[in-house]
Amino acid sequence: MAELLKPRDIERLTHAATMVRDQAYAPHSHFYVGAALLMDDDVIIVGCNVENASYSMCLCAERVAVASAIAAGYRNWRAIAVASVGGVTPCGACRQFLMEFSSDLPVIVTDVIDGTHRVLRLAQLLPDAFDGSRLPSHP
Ligand SMILES: O=c1ccn([C@H]2C[C@H](O)[C@@H](CO)O2)c(=O)[nH]1
Ligand SMILES: [Zn+2]
Repeated sequence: MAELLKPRDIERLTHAATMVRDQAYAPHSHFYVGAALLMDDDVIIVGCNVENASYSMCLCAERVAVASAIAAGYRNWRAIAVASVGGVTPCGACRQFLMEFSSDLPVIVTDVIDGTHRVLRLAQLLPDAFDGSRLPSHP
């Protein structure tokens, strides 16, 4: 993931994450999150959190975006943006889910209140990660 993210990429991605946040289904927590993935071909795929009365079934925005990207035929993306009040970083489960596809993805977290963002790295958020290379069947 040596490729540099251009300011324009960051702007497009944070905008998409902020827009899709409006679609979040979060009647239980009232914590609305949007996520957006930037593909190698510059297409953006989005996701929002989807909650359930059975709380443990709640889906985070990041994992919805990844599942949507996979369903659209993508395997590689250049960055993810996550938009929320306070600019939270992805939860542990989402860090692991993202690690399946890219070990050092740029993670842009944006605070929808003041519009500021931070650019982090997945390897920084999930150091010493477990991945498929540890499995005996790995090529
Ligand atoms: O990075 C995060 C953190 C939380 N949530 C969602 C899960 C749940 O619906 C709500 C409260 O945890 O926010 C996300 O989608 N992404
Ligand atoms: Zn999560």
